[in-house]
Amino acid sequence: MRVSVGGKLIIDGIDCTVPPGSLAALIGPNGAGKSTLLRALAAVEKPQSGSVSFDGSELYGMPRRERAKLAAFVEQDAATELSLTVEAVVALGRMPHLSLWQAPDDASRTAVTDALDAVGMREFAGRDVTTLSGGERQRVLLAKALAQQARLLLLDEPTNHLDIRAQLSTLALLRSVASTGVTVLAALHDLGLAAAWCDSVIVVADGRVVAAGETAATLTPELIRDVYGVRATVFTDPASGRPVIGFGEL
Ligand SMILES: Nc1ncnc2c1ncn2[C@@H]1O[C@H](COP(=O)(O)OP(=O)(O)OP(=O)(O)O)[C@@H](O)[C@H]1O
Repeated sequence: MRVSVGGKLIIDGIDCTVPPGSLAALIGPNGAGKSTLLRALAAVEKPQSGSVSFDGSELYGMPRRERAKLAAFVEQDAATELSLTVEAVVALGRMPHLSLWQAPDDASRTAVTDALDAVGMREFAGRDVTTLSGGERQRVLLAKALAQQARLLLLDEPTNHLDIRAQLSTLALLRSVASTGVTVLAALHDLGLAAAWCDSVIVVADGRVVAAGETAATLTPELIRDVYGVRATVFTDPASGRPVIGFGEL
C-alpha cells in the first residue's frame, strides 16, 4: 500500500497482515506513519495504490455502513465537541446495525451497557461528554467502538491520557476482546505495554515496515536500538512472567 497526504508520500509500500483473533501492536517513532496507516486501513484515508482486505472482503469497495459493521476505528484524540451524553455517544456505535430512524432495540441497548461496563464508565452514562477528562473521554470512545461489535478493531494510541491502572485494564480488555475472535490492531508508543500484552508487533519507520511478527521474537533490544536509537534491556516480571523493558541512552 502507498498513501500520500498533502502531496507527500507517507506510506511507501507497506504490506502487512494481522493474524485474525489476535492483539497486534503498531509501533514506530514519531512521524513513522502509524496514524496514516491506521487511517488507510480504516478507509478514512484513501491510498494511491493497494488494498485492504479483511476476511476475504475488500474494505474500500464496500458501502460505508457495511464497512462499519466489519471495522471499528478509534482515532487519536478524536474530538468530542458535540454536547451529547456519554450513553448517546456510545450508542452512535450502533448506527451501522440500525436502519434509519429505527429506535434502539434490545440488542443495541445491551451492547451499549456492556460496552460502558467493559471500560468502567457506566456511572458516567448520563454525563455530558464535553465535561469529561481526557482519560474518561478516551474510554468512552473505546466503548463506542466496542458497541459497534465489529470484527476488526483499529485503535490509535488507545492508552493516551490514561493512568497506569487504566492503561493496564485497557490492554487486558483488548486482549479479552481479541480472545473472542476480534482482530485488534493498536498503535502504541509504550513498548513495554506492547511487549507485555500484544501477540504480535508491526514496526514501522519512515513509512515502511521494518519488522513484523510474534512479539518476543520481533521486539528485541537490537531492533529497538536500530529503530529508536536507544538502549533496551528486556527483563521478565517475576510476578506475571511477562517481559518488562528498561531503556537508557546509547
Ligand atoms: N496532512 C499532511 N500533510 C503533510 N504531511 C503530513 C500530513 N499528515 C501527516 N503528515 C506527515 O506524515 C508523517 C507520518 O505522520 P503520522 O501521523 O502517520 O505518524 P505517526 O507515526 O502516527 O506519528 P506520531 O507517533 O507522532 O503520532 C509525518 O511526517 C507527518 O508530518
